[in-house]
Amino acid sequence: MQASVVSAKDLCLTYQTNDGPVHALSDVNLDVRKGDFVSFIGPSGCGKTTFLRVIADLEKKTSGEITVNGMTPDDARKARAYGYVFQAPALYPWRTIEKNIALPLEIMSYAGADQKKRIAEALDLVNLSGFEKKFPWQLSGGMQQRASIARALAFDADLLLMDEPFGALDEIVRDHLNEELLKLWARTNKTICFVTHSIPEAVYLSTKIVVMSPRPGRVTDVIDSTLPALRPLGIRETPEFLEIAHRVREGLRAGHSYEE
Ligand SMILES: Nc1ncnc2c1ncn2[C@@H]1O[C@H](COP(=O)(O)OP(=O)(O)OP(=O)(O)O)[C@@H](O)[C@H]1O
Repeated sequence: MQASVVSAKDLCLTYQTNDGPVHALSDVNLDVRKGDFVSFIGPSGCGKTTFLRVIADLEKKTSGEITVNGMTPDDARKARAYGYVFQAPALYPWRTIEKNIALPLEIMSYAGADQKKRIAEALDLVNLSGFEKKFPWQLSGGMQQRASIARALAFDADLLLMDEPFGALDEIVRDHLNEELLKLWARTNKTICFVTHSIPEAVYLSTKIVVMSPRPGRVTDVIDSTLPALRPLGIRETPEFLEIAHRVREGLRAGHSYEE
């Protein structure tokens, strides 16, 4: 049995707002194991981003338990346990691609030569070698998102938190990046927590799919994928794929209330 990377037990988070409490996470129980690719899927407001932010120590739980690599989120953050990829690439326009990737390494005081080596390796992993001197605005949206993935990979954390990284891209680019991400995951053996709104994306990428539902934000189904590790895009036409997609859709439908 692989070690637990993220473990949540009866995890709750309530935001206090002027309109009263918002129950963003309610009794979430989940175990993410080393090497898992876990997707979080559910309608807007079901707490997907909040869950990633609790793992990253950007939000504090209200009650329950959460550990990251066996530590509190606070200790895990200090130990640089994760890389975070945001919805938008969030690159600094006045810095070149290599300088953007260098930023967390500068903050962590890596030596110059080590920075260079890590930047080259990260760019190679996302197939962007040769673009180090370009500015973000000289790259396409897909390439910018790959650069932001390289930035999250550069300090070699075992855990990658990705919040809808491909949501703003067209379908062809997204398909390509999905394939690339799977290859990268297989090569690096990282653990990935990935937020998405897309059923095909969740089923194609994941070893485990977490279906969530809003008001209060909760987990309604956890599906262990039966698909093989090697997944050409054509796998999306197979009966096994469609069966898992059907279960996700049913889970989403069950959690959705049309009265609200
Ligand atoms: N800082 C905050 N203060 C108050 N309420 C918040 C805050 N952040 C999120 N919420 C509320 O908590 C709930 C969960 O939000 P969250 O962003 O985690 O959902 P999500 O599933 O990621 O949604 P989306 O798919 O739209 O990104 C929502 O009702 C949201 O309005």
